Amino acid sequence: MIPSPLPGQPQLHYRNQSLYLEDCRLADLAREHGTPLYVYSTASMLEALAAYRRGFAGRRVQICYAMKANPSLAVLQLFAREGCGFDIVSGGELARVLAAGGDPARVIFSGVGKTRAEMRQALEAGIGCFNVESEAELEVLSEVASAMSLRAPVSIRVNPNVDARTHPYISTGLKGNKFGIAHERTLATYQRAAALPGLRVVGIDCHIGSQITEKTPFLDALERMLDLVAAIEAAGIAIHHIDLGGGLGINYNGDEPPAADALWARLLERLDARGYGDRRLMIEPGRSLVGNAGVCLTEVLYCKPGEQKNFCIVDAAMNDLPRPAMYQAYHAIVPLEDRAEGREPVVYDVVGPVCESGDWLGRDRSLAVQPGELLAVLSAGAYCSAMGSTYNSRARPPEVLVSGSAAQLVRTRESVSDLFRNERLPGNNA
Ligand SMILES: Cc1ncc(COP(=O)(O)O)c(C=O)c1O
Ligand SMILES: N[C@@H](CCCC[NH3+])C(=O)O
Repeated sequence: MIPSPLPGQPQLHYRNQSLYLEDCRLADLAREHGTPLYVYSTASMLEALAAYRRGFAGRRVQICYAMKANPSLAVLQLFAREGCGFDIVSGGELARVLAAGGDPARVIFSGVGKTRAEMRQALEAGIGCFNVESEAELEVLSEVASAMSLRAPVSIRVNPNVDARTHPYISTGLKGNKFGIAHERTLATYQRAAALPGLRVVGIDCHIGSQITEKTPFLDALERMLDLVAAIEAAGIAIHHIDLGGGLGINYNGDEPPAADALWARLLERLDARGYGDRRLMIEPGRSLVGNAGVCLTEVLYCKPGEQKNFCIVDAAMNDLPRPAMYQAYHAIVPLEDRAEGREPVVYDVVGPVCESGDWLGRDRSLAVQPGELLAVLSAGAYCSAMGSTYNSRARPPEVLVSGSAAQLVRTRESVSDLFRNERLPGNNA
């Protein structure tokens, strides 16, 4: 028997030895829509949001969902209806927020490489704030806004040089990272921003990394940010909001990140102690809102014994769920039907059909499965479908959103003909 509920995913449990997300039997969804298939739980996302809100009770806080984690229109619509804003990093993301009914005034635009066209698009939409990441970007934004007879609302993203103690590819607040403006250059950059005709300073911002499982890096970043706010305001520039970014981790494999409400209770204590308790706050959580709300369902195609390794070959691959291949990330993998009794488990590498040895979803997993049976890759709500590609000309999987016993197909399966959509054979331009 597999323990239930499963770690990190409160809405996922076995009932009569069959895996359910909320009240939906996942094997039924896999049969109806085929595999690979992503399934997301509404209750799980709402509960994650509620945990933040409990932590912020009575404070002025704008939660801006970092939509890069999961840009499904259905997920965006859910957060928009809950009154959330959005942290975006491209014009494409802005278009998706607007299509999902999000409020542009609650959009903040991060990213080191905003183009002039993206700046214009965001100014036309009337977004809430640009989180500016370099002095050069500041000059360009002022120029673009002035040409539109506007003043762009800006925060400077500070690189506080704090170690988030996470995977090096997803640490963003260290001196060696490309993000933000060095702590030491911040005051001078604010003075320049205040002098530029096309800008209006509204806040200050930082984001130190992702999948952070300790409170200390957040606390260290907060102290540095408050030191800067004091220095900037002493120079006569008002900071209306403090944005502390996202980055709170989730439980993939026994990780024990602080709960959102406990983390924020601690951060608010420090804000109060330093006299900034009534300042408007912004946060940009991504993974912690959606990561444990999703699973990716896949069918076992073949079991292939080997001399050194046994392979369980499934129909999902690195193009569908790239985190293991990219970061050696761990995602739990469990059967949709718990049939282990009477079967001898085998230790497998769970791999996909893509022609790369890096195409694996799990290593050394003990499973009692046979071809034709179904597996669920857990904690697949964040940075999984979002980072998917069509590598090996594989069509993108569909997505289903469940709520109680209701299940809705919110992204249809891409057909193989979709893969030709934007291509022409040269000389055949008619
Ligand atoms: C600027 C910015 N804000 C927010 C996030 C969201 O991070 P997470 O998904 O770890 O909460 C990211 C991604 O790391 C980011 O780059
Ligand atoms: N893609 C990363 C997170 C990146 C965060 C974006 N700045 C992951 O899957 O863990």
